Amino acid sequence: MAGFFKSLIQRFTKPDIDWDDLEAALIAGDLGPRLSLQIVDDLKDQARKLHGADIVQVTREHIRKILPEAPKPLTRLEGKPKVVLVIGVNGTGKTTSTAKLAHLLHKGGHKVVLAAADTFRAAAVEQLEVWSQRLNIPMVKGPPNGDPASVCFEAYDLASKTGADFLLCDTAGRLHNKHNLMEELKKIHRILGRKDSTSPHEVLLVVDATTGSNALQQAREFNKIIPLSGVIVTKLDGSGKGGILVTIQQELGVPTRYIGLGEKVEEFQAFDSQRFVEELL
Ligand SMILES: Nc1nc2c(ncn2[C@@H]2O[C@H](COP(=O)(O)OP(=O)(O)OP(=O)(O)O)[C@@H](O)[C@H]2O)c(=O)[nH]1
Repeated sequence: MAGFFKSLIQRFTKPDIDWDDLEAALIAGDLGPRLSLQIVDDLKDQARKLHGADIVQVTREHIRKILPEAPKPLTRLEGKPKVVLVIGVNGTGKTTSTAKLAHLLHKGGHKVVLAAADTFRAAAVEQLEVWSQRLNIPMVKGPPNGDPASVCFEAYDLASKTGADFLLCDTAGRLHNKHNLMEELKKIHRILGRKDSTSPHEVLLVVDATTGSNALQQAREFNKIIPLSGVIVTKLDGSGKGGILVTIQQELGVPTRYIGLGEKVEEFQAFDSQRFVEELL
């Protein structure tokens, strides 16, 4: 992802900057039209002759102002499991991210239970099961095409009975414009609320950084159905430029909580905005 911005800076080191070109380049970096225009306006306002380093500095300051300073990793609750619902459109990396998050929490000394509530895709259940066995983390699953809400319901009981710190619920991929699937998601949400009225405590939307502005649209639509408490941005190791997480924060106020940097279970980390800005620029 850093490569994109590096080449951007190299292109704008000459004194006669083409502002439209710069704005287009920032948008291409998934920073969104609003933020890109703000950055360009800010640069134009500055009387001094700009060169590449200034552009980096101004862009960095803008991004810093938007992103929260402190990382917001998941923390446990006292006396009950913290319920985390993992949602998103198809193929963004929900199952992989759920397994990675389970691994990270487990490594941090927490007790985790997994709910394989993607009953639609048998491979997703198998995939999560492999991780659950490998990581030695209990998992609850249902029959193929069974009711995902009842899988979460049962998994909650197991998590509660065994004194787990976290219950992570992987859900099926769904397009935000498919009414029935979104209703199903609301049902999962509602059912979890019956076990503990404050549950789910976290709703994390998984977005694929390589899909650019589609990810913003997904966040917007899912957030209307169920308020999101955070985003997991995957595939930042690929062609994803990372700017999208800044745009989601700016447009919707939803922070990025974790980032995926590869297919391996360790290639996942709590989002740290300071580090992100340094690496991005
Ligand atoms: N390079 C890279 N690949 C990733 C990352 N996260 C997930 N993937 C890959 O993306 C593909 C889809 O991941 P899944 O976890 O199956 O996606 P999903 O959202 O659960 O899929 P559905 O259940 O079909 O919606 C897999 O090949 C993963 O290995 C990442 O951070 N980087």
